[in-house]
Amino acid sequence: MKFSSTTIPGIVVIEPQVWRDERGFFIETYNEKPFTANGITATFVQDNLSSSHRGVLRGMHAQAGPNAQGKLVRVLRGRVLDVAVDIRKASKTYGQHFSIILDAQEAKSLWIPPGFLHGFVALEDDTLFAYKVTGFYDKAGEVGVRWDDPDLGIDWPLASDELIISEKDRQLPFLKDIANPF
Ligand SMILES: Cc1cn([C@H]2C[C@H](O)[C@@H](COP(=O)(O)OP(=O)(O)O[C@H]3O[C@@H](C)C(=O)[C@@H](O)[C@H]3O)O2)c(=O)[nH]c1=O
Repeated sequence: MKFSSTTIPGIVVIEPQVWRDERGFFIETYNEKPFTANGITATFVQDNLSSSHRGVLRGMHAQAGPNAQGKLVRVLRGRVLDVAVDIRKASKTYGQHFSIILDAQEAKSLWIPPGFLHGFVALEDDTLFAYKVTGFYDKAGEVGVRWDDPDLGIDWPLASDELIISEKDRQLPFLKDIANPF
């Protein structure tokens, strides 16, 4: 496993070692030892999976409070642009975001600690997005910000008329209007 830091302290890209043979391939998707050795001392309590058509945009979401979530995200099928926005009030990179293409071929994963908004847009049909989280689902701790908030300045790769967004996500507020718990 190769761990690479990014422009935003705390966000880490993880590339697996891929073992290929005549049957296909094998990778470790999570191993506590190298994660801990690379400063990610997370305890995961829930695994999630979503399936999305091309153009589905989910975000921008965080979970705060007693069940605050760090997320280890990956794509099992298809391709996404994945985005994490730093909303840690004391952070030097507050308001900045990191984005990366995640796909099933490269099999990279992204570690997003608590204190970040997270979202992605599916770039292919039947995209399977899998993630481990460090806190149980807790509706009361949900924090959300609009995907097109100009203060986030995210350059989404699809035109807005191609996007499929839940009614809940369409109603989200701007970052400047939320009571930021981080
Ligand atoms: C996130 C979640 C949702 N649900 C339920 C609630 C709801 O009825 C249904 C769909 O939920 P949502 O619309 O919130 O799903 P979705 O928009 O896919 O939410 C996810 O978006 C990405 C970007 C993230 O980062 C995740 O943490 C999560 O917030 O699933 C759970 O039962 N457990 C969970 O952990």
